[in-house]
Amino acid sequence: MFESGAYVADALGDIADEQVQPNGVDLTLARVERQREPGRITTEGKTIGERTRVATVDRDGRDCYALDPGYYVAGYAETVRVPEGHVGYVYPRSSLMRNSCMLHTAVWDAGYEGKGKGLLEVGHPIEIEKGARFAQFVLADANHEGEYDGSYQGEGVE
Ligand SMILES: O=c1ccn([C@H]2C[C@H](O)[C@@H](COP(=O)(O)OP(=O)(O)OP(=O)(O)O)O2)c(=O)[nH]1
Repeated sequence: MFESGAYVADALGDIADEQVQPNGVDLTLARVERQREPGRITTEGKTIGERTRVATVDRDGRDCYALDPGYYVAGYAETVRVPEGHVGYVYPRSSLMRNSCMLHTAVWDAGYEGKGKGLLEVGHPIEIEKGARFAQFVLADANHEGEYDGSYQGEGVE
């Protein structure tokens, strides 16, 4: 069963009313990066290739990312917490998808806490304001053994 948006907002904390949706919480765009060197995944570990931050441009006084088609690593502004007994998923905001763009995501493990990342695929040029809602986080009940304790635990959290 998926939890309600109000439950997800409580789990995350510090969420504005406009971000709370019936079934989840909208996440906002903090930063956009482009990968500039290869990464590596082996049987023993992984390295993530270096990335360069994409600069924002001013559009009528708004700080926007003006993105050409391609793949970008997007950082969420919110600190996500996945409570015990749950698993998290992120979906694109449908307006992103309706603008020929997509957000590709992985599994958010029970016990994870941090400012995570998503792969933003831009199929047609788009402008997204820094801080705009572009994704939705949902929580589902889940059995699990242990909790997340990997290399991304606590990422981006001061
Ligand atoms: O789209 C996603 C999905 C997950 N995460 C976060 C939450 C998740 O708990 C953590 C680690 O994900 P995963 O276990 O898939 O990473 P890994 O590549 O297996 O790394 P590790 O070996 O450190 O677990 O990254 C994201 O930032 N973005």
